[in-house]
Amino acid sequence: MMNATEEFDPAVRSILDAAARRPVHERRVSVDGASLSGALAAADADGRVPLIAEVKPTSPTTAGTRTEDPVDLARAMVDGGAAALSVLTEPEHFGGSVENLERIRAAVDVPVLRKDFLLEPGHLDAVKADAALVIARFVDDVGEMVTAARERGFEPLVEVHSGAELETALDAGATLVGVNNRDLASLDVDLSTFERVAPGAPADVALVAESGIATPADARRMREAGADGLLVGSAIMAGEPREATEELVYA
Ligand SMILES: O=C(O)c1ccccc1NCC(=O)[C@H](O)[C@H](O)COP(=O)(O)O
Repeated sequence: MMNATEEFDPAVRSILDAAARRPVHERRVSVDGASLSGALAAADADGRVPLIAEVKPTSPTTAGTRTEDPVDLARAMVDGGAAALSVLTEPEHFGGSVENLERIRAAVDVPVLRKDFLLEPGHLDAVKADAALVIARFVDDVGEMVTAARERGFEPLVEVHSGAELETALDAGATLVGVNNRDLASLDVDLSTFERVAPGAPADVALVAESGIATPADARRMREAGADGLLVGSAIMAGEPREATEELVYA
């Protein structure tokens, strides 16, 4: 799906260049991953907004870096009612690491999504997680990545930004799809992206609204548009993670 001629924001170009330099691991990981989609459905069933809270120490669109122990941040998010966690493992632009993910996954009892820019199957083998992000825009063969993730025991969350990418994700057999409100070419955020793309998904596909969700009103808006789950980073990392998570979980 990657279009070599597409113009990207310089930060995204730099992220992709760094991702292409990552080692491809020789040894395949194997994990008995917990179900991310199951955790979202369980939270919904017990009256919580199904929230994937993201441990994102910094990002190209964030001023400053959170320097606390990421395990403390993660525990606060779970205490605030998060159904699952997303943990950045990208080191150069997001302050993440595979060690952060390993430590967080060992410390919490909710599924953990590995959030990174994984371009080929061998990139999946850096660390065990419950779920792995596959960004349709950035990989050459979405179907290959979906299969490779499942072979290792990860539930793939396939991220799209347009109706065409949603079609690609569905053709690849994705059953958990994230619609990113952030355009990764320009970094512009627009919540109407989810509202535009979501109606193209069949009812048996779980949809996650990603990025730009900052207030309880935003959370309700995405849920009304059909989101089975919300993925929130900046709004939680900007303040007290427990309180910020609670505010969205009980929106
Ligand atoms: O978050 C960024 O600044 C960013 C910059 C360049 C590429 C990707 C980026 N974010 C990836 C994400 O999808 C978000 O971390 C995630 O959806 C949470 O978004 P938000 O709640 O807006 O932090």
